[in-house]
Amino acid sequence: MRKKYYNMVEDMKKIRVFCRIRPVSRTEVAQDQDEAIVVKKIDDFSVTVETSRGQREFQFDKVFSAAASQEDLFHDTHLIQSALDGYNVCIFAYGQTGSGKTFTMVGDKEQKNLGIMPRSFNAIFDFIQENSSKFDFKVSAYMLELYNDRLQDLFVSPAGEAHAQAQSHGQARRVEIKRNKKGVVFAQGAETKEASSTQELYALFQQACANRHISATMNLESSRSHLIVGIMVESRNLTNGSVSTGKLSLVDLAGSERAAKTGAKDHQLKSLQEANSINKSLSALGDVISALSAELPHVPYRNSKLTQYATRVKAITNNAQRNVDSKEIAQLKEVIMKLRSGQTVEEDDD
Ligand SMILES: Nc1ncnc2c1ncn2[C@@H]1O[C@H](COP(=O)(O)OP(=O)(O)OP(=O)(O)O)[C@@H](O)[C@H]1O
Repeated sequence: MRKKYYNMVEDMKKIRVFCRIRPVSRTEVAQDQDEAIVVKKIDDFSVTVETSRGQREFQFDKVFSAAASQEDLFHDTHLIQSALDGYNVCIFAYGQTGSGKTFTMVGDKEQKNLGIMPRSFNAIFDFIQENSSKFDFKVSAYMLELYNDRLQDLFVSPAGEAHAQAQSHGQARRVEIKRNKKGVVFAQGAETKEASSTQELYALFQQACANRHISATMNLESSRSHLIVGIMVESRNLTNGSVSTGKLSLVDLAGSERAAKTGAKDHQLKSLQEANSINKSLSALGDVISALSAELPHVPYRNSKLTQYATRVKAITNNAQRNVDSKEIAQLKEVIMKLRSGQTVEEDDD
């Protein structure tokens, strides 16, 4: 495909949805393997799901079977390149509790199967190393969690937060979603830290994870908040001095589940509040995705903090599209049509 069209084609597609089927767990196998498997991969683009109303088929941009490795998944998302080219990219995992979101985005506890986040940190610095003779790079990050409809800066530990509150007479430090004059949404009050290697970025990430909320009930591994990792990569061309900034947002959403399932009496109220807040924001996210997919004129971003965050991605996408003239759009549409119908598009390194 023409290289210069790659990002634009991806940009016009706006949203790509992948489905990953998690392997059955030992407990599920012990119950009844045939009954346990409710999702079946039909081909690379479709699955069938056993529902109470019979079997239903769903289509995706790509389907990964239970045998797919973390490497397969990371390789096929190949959006890191776009972020490094100055685009805004967001990758998030959505699904029920226990469906494998954290495994996919972060990895396993033993760090033997690294997920998309640590693999992205690696890929960013590998790219920087390969291109250091042509560009000067600056990498910075913020890490937030959205818990009970409140944005929390994960670079600030709960102890640090308590200290700051004491200093400011009980006033909690606030991270707010704001929009600047250009319509770009940003997280005001969130600390941004620089990293100059994969190790430094990973250390920041581990520090952030240690400050996260976990389940008030259910299993202790369950995420009860949405984790938002924003990585900005600024590159300055050493030949002509031009500067571009790309951003990679990586999000591990909290699991959706029925509040009634979340048990343990002592924590019942907290648990209900968590579940309601999670389900409310996920439902708002679902509405935004439906509106974007149907290309509706109004996208309800403002209904939750989670979706307000997404307006940044959308605002940049609009700007990028405005910069493409109508002739190029016609050419791009032609490229997309060809790709969709399985035709190859000529190579050109412009
Ligand atoms: N593709 C996979 N291969 C092997 N094990 C997996 C895979 N996906 C998930 N698991 C395992 O299944 C369990 C649940 O996965 P995980 O914690 O990622 O779910 P989750 O969707 O993030 O849940 P929650 O919303 O409650 O945080 C974990 O023990 C995880 O290691």
